[in-house]
Amino acid sequence: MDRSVGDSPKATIPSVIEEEVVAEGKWVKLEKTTYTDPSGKTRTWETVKRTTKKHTSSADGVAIFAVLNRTLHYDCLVMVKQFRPPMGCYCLEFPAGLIDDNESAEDAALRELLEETGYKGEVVGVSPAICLDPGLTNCTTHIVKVNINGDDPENIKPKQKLEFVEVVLVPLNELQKKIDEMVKNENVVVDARVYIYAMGRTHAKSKPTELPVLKS
Ligand SMILES: Nc1nc(=O)[nH]c2c1ncn2[C@H]1C[C@H](O)[C@@H](COP(=O)(O)OP(=O)(O)O)O1
Repeated sequence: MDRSVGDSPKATIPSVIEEEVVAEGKWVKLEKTTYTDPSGKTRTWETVKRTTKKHTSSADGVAIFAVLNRTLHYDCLVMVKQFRPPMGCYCLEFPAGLIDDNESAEDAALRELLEETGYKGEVVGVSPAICLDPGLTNCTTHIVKVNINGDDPENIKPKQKLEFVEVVLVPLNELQKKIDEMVKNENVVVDARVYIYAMGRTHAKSKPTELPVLKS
């Protein structure tokens, strides 16, 4: 490794120098990214980008964390199951979609939720833009938290607009158990955001106040 005076490692701020489009389709493109690493060395990376991202948009898309509240029912997480060509199988995901031109994350979330599930909701929170697979792509999303009043007449018999998307409602209090059953019995692959949320709930329930102890 390069050493500067005093034998401390040379620190440089890594940065992108050049982005060259190698191949471009309608929806995605492959770029060769030339960058300097933290030691100052110039390297390249193969990067996937969506072609649909607008410069005015804060992220490529939204994923909707929607909770259905109904009288005399456990609160349910609203998910969707659909065949995903890149995976070659069915995937269990949060409802999601790309943000349209001049659309806010909130509006995109309510539109996509209605299209994919038929539910009308109310936005109660929006995450910052978060990355999805940063070793592969610059693709980002906002997680938009939406509450659905399931007692509202317009949400009693929701009519989705996409015929190949199955709506899956799972009570929050048994989320990880039900997801694990679906993985085992239905050959479905679960979106990482959904699974880590389920794991987090399980952990919070089982060890909410556990103190750190020395492991032998
Ligand atoms: N990578 C993609 N390849 C395609 O061939 N088509 C794609 C890609 N990404 C999006 N789309 C198409 C599919 C839909 O017709 C539209 C909108 O997608 P959206 O509903 O916003 O997002 P998903 O639900 O996550 O597919 O774009």
